[in-house]
Amino acid sequence: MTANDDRHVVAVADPTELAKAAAERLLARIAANSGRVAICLTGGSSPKQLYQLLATDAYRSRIPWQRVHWFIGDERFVPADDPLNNMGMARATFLDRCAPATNIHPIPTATADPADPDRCAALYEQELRSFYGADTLDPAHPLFDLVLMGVGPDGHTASLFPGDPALDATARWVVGVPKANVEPFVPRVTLTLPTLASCREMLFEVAGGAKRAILTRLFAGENLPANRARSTGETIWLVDRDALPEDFG
Ligand SMILES: O=C(O)[C@H](O)[C@@H](O)[C@H](O)[C@H](O)COP(=O)(O)O
Repeated sequence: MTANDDRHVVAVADPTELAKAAAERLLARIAANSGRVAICLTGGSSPKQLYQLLATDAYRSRIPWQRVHWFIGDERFVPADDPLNNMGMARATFLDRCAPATNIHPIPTATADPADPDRCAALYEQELRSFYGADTLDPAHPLFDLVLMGVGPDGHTASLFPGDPALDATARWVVGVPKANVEPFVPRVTLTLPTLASCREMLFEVAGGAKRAILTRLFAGENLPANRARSTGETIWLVDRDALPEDFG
């Protein structure tokens, strides 16, 4: 890492250790806030093991479920029970068994019009604003305690894709993504960079040899969406041995 790089990379052995490290960080963020906690989850395969861990007795018993609220960083216009539904995956893996239903805040893509993703985005933006209690994000009072993130092979994160205008949205908290250069593509909704940044900690989870090439580009400083996602607090990259670039150090 260069000296002016404010992200912190934590290397772990494998996906099992990565999930444990992420779970401990999540618990620490909850413990650091004695009031209402807000956590923004992510989709993709990377967080699945963490979500499974949170549902086990050992972790479940350590979470004060009544005061933790769960949001999602991006969503696809697919039915709630589709495996590609990000909040659907989190619900099936742990939330529906552990969290009060009123503490789960899905982006309502399953019931919205895919031809108008911005309309659905505006609904979620309104939900976030009323949860936060203000229309302007104050760096002294982050929206989220923790934001989980993944990275795609093209350097996208959440549903912020290279070259997409959503990357430059500053006034909006949430935007529609009507198309992007990924196959197969379904319309999506994503939180914008300033909204994701409004957190005490942003935690990327990256595992597996297939991620090494994109991590090499990202850690070299290439201008890609995942490099533009930075927390106003801490930005941590949890990376397993197989994903870690060879010359990292
Ligand atoms: O809905 C999604 O798919 C995501 O929010 C997306 O940004 C994901 O985090 C990356 O594509 C990494 O996906 P994997 O974890 O499956 O590699």
